[in-house]
Amino acid sequence: KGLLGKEHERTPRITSHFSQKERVTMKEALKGAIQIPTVSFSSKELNTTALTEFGRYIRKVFPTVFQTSFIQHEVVGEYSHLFMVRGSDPSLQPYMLLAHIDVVPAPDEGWDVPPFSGLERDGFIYGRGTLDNKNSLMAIMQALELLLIRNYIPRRPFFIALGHDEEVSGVNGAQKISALLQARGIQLAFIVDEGSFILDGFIPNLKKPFAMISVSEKGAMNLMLQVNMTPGHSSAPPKETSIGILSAAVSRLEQTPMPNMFGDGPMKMALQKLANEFPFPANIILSNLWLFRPLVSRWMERNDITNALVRTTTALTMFNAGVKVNVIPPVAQAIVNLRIDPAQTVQEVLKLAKDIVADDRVQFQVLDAFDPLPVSPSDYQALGYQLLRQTIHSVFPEINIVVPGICIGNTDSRHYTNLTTGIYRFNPIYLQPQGFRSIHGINEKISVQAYETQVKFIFELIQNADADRMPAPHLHEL
Ligand SMILES: CCCCCCCC/C=C\CCCCCCCC(=O)N[C@@H](CCCCN)C(=O)O
Ligand SMILES: [Zn+2]
Ligand SMILES: [Zn+2]
Repeated sequence: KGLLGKEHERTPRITSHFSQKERVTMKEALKGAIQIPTVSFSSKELNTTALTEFGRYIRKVFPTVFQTSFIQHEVVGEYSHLFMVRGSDPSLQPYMLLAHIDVVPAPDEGWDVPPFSGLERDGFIYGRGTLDNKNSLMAIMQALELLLIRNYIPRRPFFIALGHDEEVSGVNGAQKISALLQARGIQLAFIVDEGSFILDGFIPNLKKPFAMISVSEKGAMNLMLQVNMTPGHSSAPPKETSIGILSAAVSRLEQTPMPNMFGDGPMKMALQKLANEFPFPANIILSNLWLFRPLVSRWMERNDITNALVRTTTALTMFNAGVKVNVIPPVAQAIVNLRIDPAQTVQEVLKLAKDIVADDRVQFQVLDAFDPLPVSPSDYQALGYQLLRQTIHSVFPEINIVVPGICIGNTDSRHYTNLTTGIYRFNPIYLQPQGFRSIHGINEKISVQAYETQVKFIFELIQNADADRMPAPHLHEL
């Protein structure tokens, strides 16, 4: 039965116009969220005090969401939050909006303002989490709060899942929410999570920004390499020490890139869709990938970000060895963080890594790993993709190119493949390379205007999901 017996009844569309007072309230609410240091240091070290405080905070700033009779709220895994918005037409398949509460650590060094101050400077709100990912969390909740205040009753049911440990795996947040929904027999039409943006200035010669919706994400593997040697006095060292052997091994890994996999996946489709935006001769080259594929795959290797889109990347992230200045070290350990291209698997990459190192004295241990995520559909029947595309065109009328792509990082959405085949990673925000570097880096910030637009985007998306028909194709794309 629908809400209050009002099955299929609908509320009229509400324009996304926010009063001056509402605009101030929404930016202050974001600042307050940034000020709560919900840092995940490791899977065993979360700031649980801050996570508890965050739970209290969202109750305070989004009272209508918590008081609405057709919204059910529950806490999962102690600090994650799941909201079920029942919707007036239960025959429609629900969807889910995701965001995460936790952030990576942010020492003060290098920041123009303290990273947990949420200070506003020159129209920007600064702080850890302003792009990753309290902006999404607060925008989703804020848009729903504003819709409810305007008496909007969503027609299509939906869930909001706010994970508390995305930055360290999502096993206690997203994974538990996913298991809970599966146990309840829920299947979702689609999921929207973080992971890509409106990209501006990432590709040389491409002046126009374009929206990239990530339809897959790379796999990952943390690989520990270890060398054991007999310890001894440093005054009569052996020819090779554990440190020397391990250094040579990890250096070989760093110096030998994994194969370039640019081929038939989402990135090929993305470049073909972008072809006409490039000046001559790049437009011709990109329109004829059957001929110029080798050339384009080499061109993609030329900067770190586009390189990450065409191959498994190898990052040496930790190195430990030595116990004293005059002791030959008994053991040396390094950790290599690999991000696995959608065209490869964990097993293939592990074999490649062993072949590159080619030294039996080096032991390998896979600490954790998972394969790349399946590619979600982006055709005209793909509801989630088309709703995002439609909403991008209406909220950002200047953007006429929307392309499917891959996410080079990992997101909580990977825990939900049991509930849907339509997983879309997109943040409705302009991102330049400098902004990209601030994610997990210094001076992470969002403009007040960009945040308001993100709220507007969700406000529109929820209403678009309630429409009768599939979104019509955009003129540019016909
Ligand atoms: C031709 C197109 C050019 C495209 C340029 C792509 C630019 C990439 C833009 C944005 C990517 C941002 C990725 C943000 C999501 C990352 C989320 C994150 O940090 N996840 C962590 C999870 C850690 C989980 C513990 N194992 C991570 O990936 O490390
Ligand atoms: Zn994130
Ligand atoms: Zn992150």
